[in-house]
Amino acid sequence: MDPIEVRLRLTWPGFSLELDERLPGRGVTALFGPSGCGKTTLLRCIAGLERAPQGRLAFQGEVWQDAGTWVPTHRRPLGYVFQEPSLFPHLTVLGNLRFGQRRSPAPGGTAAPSGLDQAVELLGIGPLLERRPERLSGGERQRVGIARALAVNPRILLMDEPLAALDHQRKQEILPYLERLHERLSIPVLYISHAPDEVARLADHLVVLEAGRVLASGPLQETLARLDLPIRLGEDAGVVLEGRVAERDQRWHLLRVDCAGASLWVRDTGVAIGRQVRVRILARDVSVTLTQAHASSIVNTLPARVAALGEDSHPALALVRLQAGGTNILARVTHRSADLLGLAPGLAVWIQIKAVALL
Ligand SMILES: Nc1ncnc2c1ncn2[C@@H]1O[C@H](COP(=O)(O)OP(=O)(O)OP(=O)(O)O)[C@@H](O)[C@H]1O
Repeated sequence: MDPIEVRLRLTWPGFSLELDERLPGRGVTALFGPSGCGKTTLLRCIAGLERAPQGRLAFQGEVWQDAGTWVPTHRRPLGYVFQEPSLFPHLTVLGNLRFGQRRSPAPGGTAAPSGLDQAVELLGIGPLLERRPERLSGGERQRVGIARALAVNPRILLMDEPLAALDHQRKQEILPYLERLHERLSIPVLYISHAPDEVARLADHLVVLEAGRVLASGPLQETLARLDLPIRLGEDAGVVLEGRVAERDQRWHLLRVDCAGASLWVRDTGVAIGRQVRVRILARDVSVTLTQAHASSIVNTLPARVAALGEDSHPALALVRLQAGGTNILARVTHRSADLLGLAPGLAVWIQIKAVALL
């Protein structure tokens, strides 16, 4: 799938955005970074809601903006999901979905009903269609907001912190629907999030922004394993691995997940054997030993090799990138321990992983 070309230059008092990126034409790309770094501005420029005076935007070969071209928002085949869905209170859910379709007919024709049906099915809102927005929970309203964006058959979905306005419980309710979109939608999704756990769960590609510039951009797993980013991620620094559920230990309520080069035991959450899953390992939960510790409460120990060492957010701390088979794992250790163990690239070690989260 052709990538999305984004070259933008925009200056406001106290802020400038300058980037030149090719974003993947499929999967979920997370736009991540601190408040005010320009995530929403970038998404609004892509949507045509903001116009960077200098720029070029091309979506899968179609130019939306360059020196002589400006395609207005309603002609760009996109769906936009805001933090708050702002539904019309006097219309039912179905009325809101149809209104969205009338406002933004699919380019080249009228709105396709199939988009609406598929959106209703994907977001599980069939039973809500006759309800008025005031009788929906926050999570249901946002599911309707996402369905409304999908009902126009967009070729790209832009989501600006769709879970930010929801409490923890509602977020947990809606995340499985977002995962379903991830599995079933063939269109690319640009997804702004502040929450590293959401990014770990949903993203395929990660763009880290800082002060209007791209600090890092690449496949999720590789990018999270870089040693220069964890400083920004703080306590959330860590890696995400893809694997398959290979074994269920009924006695101890554990599941074995086989990732490239590493088998890990995680708490049994009832996931079926054979399922493709993601697991997340935080750097602070990983420790390093020179020999395998047999008398330890830690279930997951792996042989590995030190790949690189880097600085962390505090002068007492170091980050170590380790390779276990083909898999990168990050560990946060003190400089004192690194020195005591003689950690250096190439050294064979054992890693102990205190906690592995099944996402
Ligand atoms: N229309 C505007 N005119 C001038 N400055 C603006 C305008 N819109 C946003 N800004 C400024 O541009 C910067 C980037 O804002 P933006 O909303 O893109 O950041 P963000 O990364 O999405 O932040 P958050 O995570 O808090 O939503 C901020 O400093 C903001 O105050």
